[in-house]
Amino acid sequence: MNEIAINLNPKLPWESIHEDKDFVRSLEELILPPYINTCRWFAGKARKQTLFQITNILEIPLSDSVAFLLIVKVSYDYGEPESYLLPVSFIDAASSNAREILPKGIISIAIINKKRGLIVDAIYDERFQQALFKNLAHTEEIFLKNDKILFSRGKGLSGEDINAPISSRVLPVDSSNSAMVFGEKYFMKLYRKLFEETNPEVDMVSFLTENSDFAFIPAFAGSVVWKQKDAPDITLGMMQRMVENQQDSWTVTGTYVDAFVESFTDQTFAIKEDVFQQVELLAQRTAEMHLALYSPDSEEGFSPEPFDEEYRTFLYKRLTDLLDKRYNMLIDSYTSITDPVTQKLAWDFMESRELIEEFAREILHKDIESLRVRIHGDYHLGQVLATGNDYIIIDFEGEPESSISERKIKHSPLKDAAGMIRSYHYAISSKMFNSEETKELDIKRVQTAADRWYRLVLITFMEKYLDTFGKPHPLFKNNNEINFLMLIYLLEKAVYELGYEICYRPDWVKIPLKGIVNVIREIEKLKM
Ligand SMILES: Nc1ncnc2c1ncn2[C@@H]1O[C@H](COP(=O)(O)OP(=O)(O)O)[C@@H](O)[C@H]1O
Ligand SMILES: O=P(O)(O)O[C@H]1O[C@H](CO)[C@@H](O[C@H]2O[C@H](CO)[C@@H](O)[C@H](O)[C@H]2O)[C@H](O)[C@H]1O
Repeated sequence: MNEIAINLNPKLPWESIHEDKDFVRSLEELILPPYINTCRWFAGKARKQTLFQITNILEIPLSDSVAFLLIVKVSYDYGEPESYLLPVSFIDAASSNAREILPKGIISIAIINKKRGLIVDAIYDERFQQALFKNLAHTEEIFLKNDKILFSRGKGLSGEDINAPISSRVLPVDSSNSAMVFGEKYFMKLYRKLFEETNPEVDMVSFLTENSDFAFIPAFAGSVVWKQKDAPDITLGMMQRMVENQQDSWTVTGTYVDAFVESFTDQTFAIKEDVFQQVELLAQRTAEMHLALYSPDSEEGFSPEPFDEEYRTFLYKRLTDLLDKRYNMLIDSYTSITDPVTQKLAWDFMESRELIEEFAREILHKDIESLRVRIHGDYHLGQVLATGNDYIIIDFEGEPESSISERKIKHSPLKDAAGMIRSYHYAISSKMFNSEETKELDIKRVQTAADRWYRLVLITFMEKYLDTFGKPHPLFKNNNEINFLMLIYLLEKAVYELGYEICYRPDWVKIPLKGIVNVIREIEKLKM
């Protein structure tokens, strides 16, 4: 926390503080750089930051004061600048509110207009939470000098909650955005890294809620959009129904795999019937989500499209760019790989470069009549909440590494299916290779058992997934196209993951490498 002597004009109350240039400069130069670097949602920590600039200050009235939405532009020594949303409010140190603010929400202690208090991240200030909910419930518009903030209510907000008092709190989950919970009934996400254009998550969730009867996402309850006069809209937040979940599916699958590992160490290959039922249920919900997104009569943003030249070129370029980057990363980190199994997999990948590139080129001219639609885009077990007897799909923001326009590109829904298949591969591999129980066992036997588990789950998922569409369906022309596209998307995902693991979890590098080698073996079979 910063304690600084802020040189303020004492005549200015907090409500007019944005007009005080010295104060704004103090924030930009002294207070925000160290504070923002402590925040989990700030993605620029690893790069050298050259400038913090408050580009906009948007005022939100509170019951007894105001909060300001600061738009903070961060520039780096390389790469594009990024804009972040930081809402701030001032709390009198003597008030009971001040004692409830978590240390990570305190930006600075300050004396403003002779009053000592805290400048806080306003998501921790109950007055701000309440203002957000009320504005949204009443579809308010806040008019600013040139712009406005538009609060829209979605179908998911019940009429009975519009005027009734509602409790509010910050959800204690640290991730790339921030979340607040209202009345234990609504989940509101405040986006931190801002993008010009409507956030794809709002597009997707509102489309599914308003235009389909797919019930396995939390219903859309509203959005907060900053509408600028001569610039694109920027989504600041979104509210959905709150899901009472026990765990996410990554955790649930982990418990199944634990039981499997235990049986394996007793020389038994045992998968409970329940596991297959759960995999089938998730496959069915995934297919139902894609059926809801297949909407031939809808507006352009959601109508199906063919595998045209533009998309083929995009897909080919993305895959080959990723391959180039990952080969370079692997060469740079090769000497640090000491595990012989990982080394062997890395060699297989390096030696197969030509084969992979030749296979990737097929994207450009192979006959593909299957269609493309909007998809989840970052689909893995961690994005599915388990409610006990069913699944709810969340986090439609798309792939973290992609730009917003890339995230809105339509793909074959098999890209999501491949994401989930990769996730099952991770689930079995991470336990089989990293658990105490299997440490002393013959690695080849462990690998064979992991492969068998994976293949059974893959077949179970894919059969149920495709069956749910009924045949024929315009999204999948024939088995030949399904098999080709699955291999392309599995390859793309595993190659992406290789970079993620080299950077974040070097011990897990062998998992995506094995995923890549599995695809290589399939390509070889096709050539035989
Ligand atoms: N509608 C919801 N109801 C209850 N919890 C939710 C809901 N949506 C997300 N969560 C919880 O919040 C966490 C972060 O949500 P997510 O959408 O993944 O946010 P981020 O964009 O920050 O990654 C999830 O892992 C989940 O635990
Ligand atoms: O959920 P995020 O959007 O932050 O995705 C990133 O982190 C994921 C890990 O949390 C990573 O997912 C990979 O590991 C998962 C297990 O931890 C596994 O289930 C996924 O299949 C695998 O891709 C994701 O790749 C990365 O973008």
